Amino acid sequence: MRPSLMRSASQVLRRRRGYSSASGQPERKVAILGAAGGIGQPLSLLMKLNPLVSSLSLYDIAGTPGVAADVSHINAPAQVKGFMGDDQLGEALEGSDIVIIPAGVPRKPGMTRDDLFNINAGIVKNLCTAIAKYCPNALVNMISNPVNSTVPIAAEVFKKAGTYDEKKLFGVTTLDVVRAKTFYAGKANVPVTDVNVPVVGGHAGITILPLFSQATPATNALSDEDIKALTKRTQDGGTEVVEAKAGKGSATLSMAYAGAVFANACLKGLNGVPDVVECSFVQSTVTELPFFASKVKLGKNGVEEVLGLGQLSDFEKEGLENLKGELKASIEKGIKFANA
Ligand SMILES: NC(=O)c1ccc[n+]([C@@H]2O[C@H](COP(=O)([O-])OP(=O)(O)OC[C@H]3O[C@@H](n4cnc5c(N)ncnc54)[C@H](O)[C@@H]3O)[C@@H](O)[C@H]2O)c1
Ligand SMILES: O=C(O)C[C@H](O)C(=O)O
Repeated sequence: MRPSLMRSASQVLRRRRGYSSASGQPERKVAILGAAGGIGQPLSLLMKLNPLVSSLSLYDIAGTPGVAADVSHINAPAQVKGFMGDDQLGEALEGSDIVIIPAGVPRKPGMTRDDLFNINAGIVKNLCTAIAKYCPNALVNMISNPVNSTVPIAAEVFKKAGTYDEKKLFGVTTLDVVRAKTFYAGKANVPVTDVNVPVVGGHAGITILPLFSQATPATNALSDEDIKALTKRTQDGGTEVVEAKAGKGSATLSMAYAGAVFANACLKGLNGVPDVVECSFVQSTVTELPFFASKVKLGKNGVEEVLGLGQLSDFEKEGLENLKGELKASIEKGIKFANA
């Protein structure tokens, strides 16, 4: 066979198997729910730029035609489509490999994440009901707060629909890791791009537990007081941004970055790249709590392995015990809401 014919035959075969002819990567559809929001817009931009995405579906209750038209002009491979309103939610979701959810209201100064529960719990419940119907096999990356409750809500919705797979539901806690890395690098005076810090627990106040004793590159330049201050700053990172924005919302740009990092890790796992590890709030047996954030190995079906906590310092052991009450209550609140 002539080389050009051989090439086109293999291209047809790859396309039939769901492979993109141009890149040799599997075709991957990513849907963003809440795509016209403060996080949604920069996240849409970053996912359009991700070469692992072949189809990008942008859904919101308003504003998505403009966001989709804008992002679609970028000369990157992903095909972009905008969807608006309930009527178009099914089409937005159908065939998705990953659904990222930054839909819902953000905090204003003086509010806790739990103060968002009354509005966001209902939004998440409705969106997850649609996910169960239109793309039950998708990985779900939950960004909407309070994550400590919205993830259990999603799990209950999926259980009721008979589609729950604990390997496919993730609370996105990557922003805590991003912050811990940045703050540690600044204090330890090491290159920020070299830094790794696991952050475990949940995603609100003291439930956010950075494990600086496991940070790399290791340093002995930090005192116990430095570690305490770094821990507090990581736990209060969201509030720091909420106060600086003075009523105009919470972290959007750093969150879009963090969401894109986590979605990219999920895509790599789906595509069979080995040893992809990120922290995430998932169904867990690492502690006695049913959901817990820790390092997670990502694979072709989502969670391949939930990794343990490793060696903790006395300060971290104390932090772990202190967070359990609040995290348990937030998880139970979500479960109760979903079953009401
Ligand atoms: N997990 C994290 O680390 C993290 C970080 C930052 C923010 N957040 C949370 O993300 C959420 C969004 O924050 P934001 O700053 O983008 O808010 P935003 O108000 O700017 O945007 C939210 C978007 O959600 C849309 N929306 C509302 N109801 C919807 C529905 N039923 N279906 C689809 N879209 C809907 C709105 O139209 C809006 O465009 C908040 O709950 C915030 O607390 C989480
Ligand atoms: O702090 C918030 O309300 C938003 C988000 O959870 C964050 O950590 O920035």
